[in-house]
Amino acid sequence: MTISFSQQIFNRVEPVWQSYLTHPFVKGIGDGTLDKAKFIHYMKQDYIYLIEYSRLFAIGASKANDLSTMTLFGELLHGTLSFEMDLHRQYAEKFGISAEELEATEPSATMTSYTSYMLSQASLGGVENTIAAVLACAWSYNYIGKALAENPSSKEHEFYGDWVNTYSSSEFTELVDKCIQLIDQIGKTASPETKKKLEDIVVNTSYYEYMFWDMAENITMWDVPVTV
Ligand SMILES: Cc1ncc(CN)c(N)n1
Repeated sequence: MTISFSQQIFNRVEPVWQSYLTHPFVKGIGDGTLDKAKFIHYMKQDYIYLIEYSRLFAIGASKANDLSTMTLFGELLHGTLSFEMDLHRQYAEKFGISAEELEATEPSATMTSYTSYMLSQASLGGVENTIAAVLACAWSYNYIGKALAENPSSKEHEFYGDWVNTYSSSEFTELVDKCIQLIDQIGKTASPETKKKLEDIVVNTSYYEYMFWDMAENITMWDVPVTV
């Protein structure tokens, strides 16, 4: 029996994604015990991450070979800049942090490295590279959101509930499903070499996702003894 390209990719990254569910930062969102200082660091780094992530969709739209793919990247761009980043702006407001302050966040090493990798992969190849670079980000957040949402108290938590509800929502799931459909469509005609290259992009971005959780948990910026 042949499996879809997305299933083949999922089988490869599943152990990495499972490790997110036992990561202290993700567990802390799920059970509501996460230290707010760690969440603030995450939220600020993630806000500037999402700005770079949005550029990725613009690259995807420019490289699209058909209107439906261009429309998908347009939807992802709009959804990120409005729906997803609104979540961060709302959280920031609770801490008295303005949207301008969020945007002026100094980038950490992990955020810089991760977004640089995604953008370089997207720039180097065609539309297939862009969707491969997007996949772990979109799909693994939905995977985490749905897993946490299985516990009703996570969804109802007065502070972290909004995070869980956003990433497990039907709107977010629909966008992720469209990304999965696009990678499956690409997988139908791609050569084994191309598929291996795309799979490697998803594996590497999955590793970066883990590093991002770690950066948030440990409130790290740059691993050097002095700052200038
Ligand atoms: C680091 C990261 N990866 C993915 C997502 C989900 N768009 C996010 N907000 N941040």
